[in-house]
Amino acid sequence: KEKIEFTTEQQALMRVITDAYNKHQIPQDVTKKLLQDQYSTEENFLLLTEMATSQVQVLVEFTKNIPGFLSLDREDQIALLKGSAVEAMFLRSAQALNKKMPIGHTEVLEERIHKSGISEEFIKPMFNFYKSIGELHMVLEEQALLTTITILTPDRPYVKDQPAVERLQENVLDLLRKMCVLHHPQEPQYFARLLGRLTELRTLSHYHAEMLASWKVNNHKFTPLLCEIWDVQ
Ligand SMILES: O=C1N(Cc2ccc(-c3nnn[nH]3)cc2)c2ccc(Br)cc2C12CCN(S(=O)(=O)c1cccs1)CC2
Repeated sequence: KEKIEFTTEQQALMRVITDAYNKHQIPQDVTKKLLQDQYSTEENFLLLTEMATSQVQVLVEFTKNIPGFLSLDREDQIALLKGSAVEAMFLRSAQALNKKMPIGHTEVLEERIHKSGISEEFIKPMFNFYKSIGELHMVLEEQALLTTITILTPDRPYVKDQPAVERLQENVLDLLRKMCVLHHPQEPQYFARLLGRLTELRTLSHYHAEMLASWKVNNHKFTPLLCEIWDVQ
């Protein structure tokens, strides 16, 4: 049985990232609205838009707490945020929807997504991802680290100093690998399975880009923040 040792730096990194992940959550009033009475397709879409806007705000605040992020080149900070916004939002949303909720809440939320005008071709991979995240039973630290790894992806478009991002991401990958051995000692492949989800996230973000184009055509309105981060004109 491998003895897992964390360096002092790794313990500090784990604490900062987990605290930040816990601190920045979607306000209850926004999620509560999703649970209220029946809405039309348009109203559901608007609610999901409101949620997504909240998710982006939470993402920006969380990212600012990632050790080393604010020391990166400012334009690279923007490139990392824009490049990871959709993936981080889907990861965060899947993790949130997999949380234990009062009886019937999860079904109501799932129904809302089904009845929001999102086309079936996108709904299917989205729900597959959501269920595959649920099956992993990630502990909170793993969720926070995986979200951080998504944000610190060096090969996003327009990132100039990729080695600087790689160095930050490598520290978090090392930490996640150890956390996986610690929390899932019976599953030596668990760490690899987590990283496999990141590949699925990239596919989802390609679907999302296509959906944006079709939503634009159907004249769906987005908030200024979403237009900014999703490059919607
Ligand atoms: O809204 C979603 N939800 C519901 C949701 C999201 C967050 C929380 C939550 N609670 N606490 N913290 N977060 C709860 C439920 C959800 C759940 C799982 C996956 Br996979 C994905 C999603 C989306 C993400 C955004 N898209 S979107 O396509 O970008 C789009 C934008 C505008 C209109 S449609 C829709 C699906």
